Amino acid sequence: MKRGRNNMEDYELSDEEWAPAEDSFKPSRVLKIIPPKPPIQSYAYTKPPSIIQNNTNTNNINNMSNSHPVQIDISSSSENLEDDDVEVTTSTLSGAATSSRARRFVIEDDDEEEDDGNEIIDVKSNEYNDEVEDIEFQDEDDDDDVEERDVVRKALHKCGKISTELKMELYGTTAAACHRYSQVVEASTSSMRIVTQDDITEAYGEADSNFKPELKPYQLVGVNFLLLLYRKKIGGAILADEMGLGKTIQAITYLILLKNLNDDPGPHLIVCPASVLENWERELRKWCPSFTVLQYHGANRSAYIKELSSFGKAGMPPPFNVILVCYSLFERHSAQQKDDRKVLRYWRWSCVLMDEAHALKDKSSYRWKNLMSVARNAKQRLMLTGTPLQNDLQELWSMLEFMMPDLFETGDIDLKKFLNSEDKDLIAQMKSIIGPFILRRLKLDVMQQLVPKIQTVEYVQMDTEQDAAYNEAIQNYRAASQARLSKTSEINLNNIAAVMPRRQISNYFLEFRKIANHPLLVRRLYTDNDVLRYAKVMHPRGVFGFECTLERVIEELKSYNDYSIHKLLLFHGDDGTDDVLSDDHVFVSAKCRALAKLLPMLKNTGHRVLIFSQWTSMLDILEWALDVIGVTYRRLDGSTQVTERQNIVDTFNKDPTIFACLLSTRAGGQGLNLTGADTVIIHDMDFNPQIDRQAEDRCHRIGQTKPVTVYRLVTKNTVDENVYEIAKRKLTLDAAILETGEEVVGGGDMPDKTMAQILSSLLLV
Ligand SMILES: Nc1ncnc2c1ncn2[C@@H]1O[C@H](COP(=O)(O)OP(=O)(O)OP(=O)(O)O)[C@@H](O)[C@H]1O
Repeated sequence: MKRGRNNMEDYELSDEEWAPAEDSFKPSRVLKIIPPKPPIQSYAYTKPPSIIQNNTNTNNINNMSNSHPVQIDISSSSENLEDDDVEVTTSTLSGAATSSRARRFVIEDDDEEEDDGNEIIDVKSNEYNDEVEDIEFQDEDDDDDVEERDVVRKALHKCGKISTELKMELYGTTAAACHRYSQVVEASTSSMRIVTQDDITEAYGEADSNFKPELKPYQLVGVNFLLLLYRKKIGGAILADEMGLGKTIQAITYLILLKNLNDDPGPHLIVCPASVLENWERELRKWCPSFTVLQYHGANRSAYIKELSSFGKAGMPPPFNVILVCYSLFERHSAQQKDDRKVLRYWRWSCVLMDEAHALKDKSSYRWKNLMSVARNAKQRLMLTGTPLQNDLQELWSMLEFMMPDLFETGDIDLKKFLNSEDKDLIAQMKSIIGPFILRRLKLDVMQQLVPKIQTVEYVQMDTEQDAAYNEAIQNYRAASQARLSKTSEINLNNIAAVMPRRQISNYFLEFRKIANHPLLVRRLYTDNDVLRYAKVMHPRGVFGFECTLERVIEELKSYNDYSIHKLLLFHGDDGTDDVLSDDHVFVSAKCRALAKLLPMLKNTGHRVLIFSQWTSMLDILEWALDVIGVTYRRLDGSTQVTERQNIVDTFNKDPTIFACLLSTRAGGQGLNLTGADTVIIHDMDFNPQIDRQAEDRCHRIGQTKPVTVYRLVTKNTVDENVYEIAKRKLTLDAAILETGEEVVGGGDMPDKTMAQILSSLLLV
């Protein structure tokens, strides 16, 4: 073992948690328009007053030598609108995205009786074939381009016509009235009022409930919006209110009203992330006890599948009003999941409701296609999301296509070519067109009484050891790049992507990110010789199973990081392998040292904290840090049993003696109500700022009584700073298309630092 301070392997991550970040930490394999503003917009166009306040309060980390709190101004539009999504960039640079031709295969389900039950899998050609095809079809490509652009243009045109008609229907012809409506927060002032609070109370009364829910005025507007689209036979809608404004309650009330006013008791299909399944069931039972609700997940599935199949085969209506399922049911191709989906295709759904619907941002995903095969015939596809625009216009289009496939269907064409996030005309046009189908309200527009949210960035400085680890990694990368550059005539330090494969670029980038977060996330302290020694001890003891060869064990251990090996030694290392690390190793990271100062201070001043990380391996280290710091906590990530998640949420909210909750950003960042906390720490930021926004709003929502402070930890002089810059730029795009409605200024200020470009810049230093 290398000299240094003595001291994870990632536990198996759930697919749900890691699907969007497959390039990230690997789990162990063995261990387991702004030309004239559109007259009507159904979402708020007002620029939100800044919710950011100066962080001059005493809550800042005292005596933190290198901390320079900086305010993030989310509403700021001084940055450009470039889309820097890593995937986009790398594929563009490699040329793979433009040249790849997806081949479509239709794989039939086992169900011989049903044609519409086919599931679609896209198999991308490999890189070599792509190149060949590109050369062969180059001429055609030009024609293809024109034809494909036409498909997009026609879709927008078709939608524009319906949109105009709908605007007339919805808001009348006078622009003045329309303009007022765009800011309507009270249903009583709206020309499109269908129901009032009294109607709702009556509906709930008929539902024989003792519970008499009172909707907030803007929620009443939301319910009327949904009813109106239903009456106009519009097949889809997006309710995109900011997180925590009660989309769930609006959707449930809408379903009750469909039953009471339109004699439509369903069946409805509700699809949501695993973490909020229990919450949905609870809210449905509380708000509409007259509905029969079936949770179709986990062990419950096998108990219900036979009965449901027999209902379906007999052509009978289903024995429920609402069935609740998880997105994961549409993600895999196991026999069980195919059977599950087959059952869901027996009935024509009235409403297919998708919570956290940004999950459908990728139309080439199994999830999108398989869910579409179930939802296509529904009367309505209703999408709930607090963050409708995640990365780019293409993703927004994927959602629009899901919502109204007949209008937005574009087949297999590569939308990336035509949906340029910097095309302001296009953004304006899309905004105008989609206006009547999306209702979005911001917290500050509708809930002046909501507590403030204070944003703080804490820049932390690496110490010698972490700095050495980071520089070592940079030097290795530079040496590898120089070796590649020397073999090619392409000497362009500004474009490392020309000489380095995409995968390798992302591996290097990931390694830098890991070290910037915690050096124990790479293997550096434990040498190859150590690994060999441990393998020889562990192999005969069957630690990895008795069928595993010594070579395989060595290979496996070599892929472990320092923390994983430390942990393995803790469990199994009593035979001369007592090289476990000491507690002070946990504070080798600048972020953990910052937490050691921040957390006790927060605790002593009566605050409670949510700590988010993207990686379960980092959460493991954070658990260690919290144990050493001596604070109580709970943890929720993708590996937490679905049935256990709501318990953790309830316990944390009810028990003030639990100081912190550690959450993985993917599994714990969406849908949960964690108003027991008033402080959020984003340990490591996501490239996609919406993911972090979702996380922040777990406690900044209805029910929160204290001001909420959000800390973002950024390690100075590392790629962490680049990730933060990229995230800020993406927020600007979101503001441009969905919220402020203002033109984005200063478009060229920020250099286009993509992942490859960031790495290129590291060569130039
Ligand atoms: N009219 C209301 N009366 C009482 N409680 C309400 C009302 N509307 C919402 N709530 C409560 O506010 C909290 C937030 O609501 P909900 O979870 O539906 O928000 P959301 O918009 O779906 O958030 P997210 O986008 O984060 O999922 C919940 O606890 C909910 O019960």
